[in-house]
Amino acid sequence: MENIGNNIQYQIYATMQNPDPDRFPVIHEEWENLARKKLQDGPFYYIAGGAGSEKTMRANLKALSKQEIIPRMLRNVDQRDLSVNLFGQKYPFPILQAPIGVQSIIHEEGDIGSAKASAEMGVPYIASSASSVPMEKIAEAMGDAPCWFQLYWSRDSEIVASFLSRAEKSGYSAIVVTLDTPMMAWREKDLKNVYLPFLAGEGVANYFTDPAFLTKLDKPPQEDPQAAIIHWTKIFGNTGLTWDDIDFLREHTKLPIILKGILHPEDAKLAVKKGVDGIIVSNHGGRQVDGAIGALDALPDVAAAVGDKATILMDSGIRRGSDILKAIALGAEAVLVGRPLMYGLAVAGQRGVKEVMQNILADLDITMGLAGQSSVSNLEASLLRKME
Ligand SMILES: Cc1cc2nc3c(=O)[nH]c(=O)nc-3n(C[C@H](O)[C@H](O)[C@H](O)COP(=O)(O)O)c2cc1C
Ligand SMILES: O=C(O)C(=O)c1ccccc1
Repeated sequence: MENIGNNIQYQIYATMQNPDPDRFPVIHEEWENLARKKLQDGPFYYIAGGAGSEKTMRANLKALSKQEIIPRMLRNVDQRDLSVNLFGQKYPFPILQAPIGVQSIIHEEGDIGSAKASAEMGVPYIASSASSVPMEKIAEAMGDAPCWFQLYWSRDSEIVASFLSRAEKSGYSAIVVTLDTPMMAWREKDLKNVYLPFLAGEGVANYFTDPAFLTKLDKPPQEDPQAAIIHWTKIFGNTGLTWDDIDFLREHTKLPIILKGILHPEDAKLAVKKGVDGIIVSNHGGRQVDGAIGALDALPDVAAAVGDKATILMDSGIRRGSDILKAIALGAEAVLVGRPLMYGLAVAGQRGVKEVMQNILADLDITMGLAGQSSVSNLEASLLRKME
């Protein structure tokens, strides 16, 4: 296999005599700046913002930058293997597209555009419960490419059961259950902008096409959208859940169950005790608890608590190849990428998402090689030193 890093790098430098003046950016911060120019305040800050003072968002970046790589030399890195095995399935790269709701506010191609970009790369796409088109449409657009479904656990358990059954029927191969968002956080920028996409009917497609949801309405959403949205606000989250409720999921799906939003090692132990298949160490990109631990800082203790009893994934703050290397060295099998791909979507739809994905993977490949590493499955914590 050709190494993706050298390929992409070569493709870029090959245009040296005649560079395209409209070419895409390479630098993460430039994608974000372009997205800022394209989007109104409301949508842009909905994506870019976090909870409260955004301390957690900064903690994510700080946790990553505190870890330093100590490269190894003379280890034959001609062939780099970036592939991973997750839940019995082999994937070419150690990244997944994080579940992101309301993508219609970002670009007209929305979820279908970003899903197809994932499909082109062989990167699993995690469709959000709050997608802008029904999950069946996303699965159809993905064809045979890998897709997982992210569940927001509704207060109405009939909707939960219905979502699980729809996901299974339409070909999703795993269920990601997000635990850190039983309600929307205190998000200062959204409150300042008075911007909440759902109230404008964005991100509710799965609900408005769900038989269990529709039976609770007096009139169909097309006839009385306002009433449907009000009902949605009542059933969306579930602050009453406890660990015992995990059994309900197991009874309603045969797919692997992955809990998203674990930070405390005691919760990781409870997850293992409940027999879940995987966990995602995540603080939701700093969008839920202000002043929470950086996700990478939470990873080593969670990994120690889980051992080999469940698959560990991680997200929150991944921007570049070296970030992925660090997360995997500290115990994750693979990482989810969120906002960088959404800035790609904002700027150029499907093509933008694919471009950002390719660049992050090229950077990872080259960083691996230069650090003396030829396989992501062999990355170890001894490759890192944590700054005081
Ligand atoms: C605009 C936006 C919408 C999101 N929607 C969801 C969602 O519907 N479900 C979910 O589990 N996580 C959601 N997340 C969180 C991401 O899945 C992921 O945890 C986070 O973006 C990772 O951090 P990063 O953006 O720093 O990569 C959302 C994040 C953003 C930025
Ligand atoms: O905005 C988010 O972070 C998020 O997780 C979400 C929650 C509900 C619907 C859409 C997105």
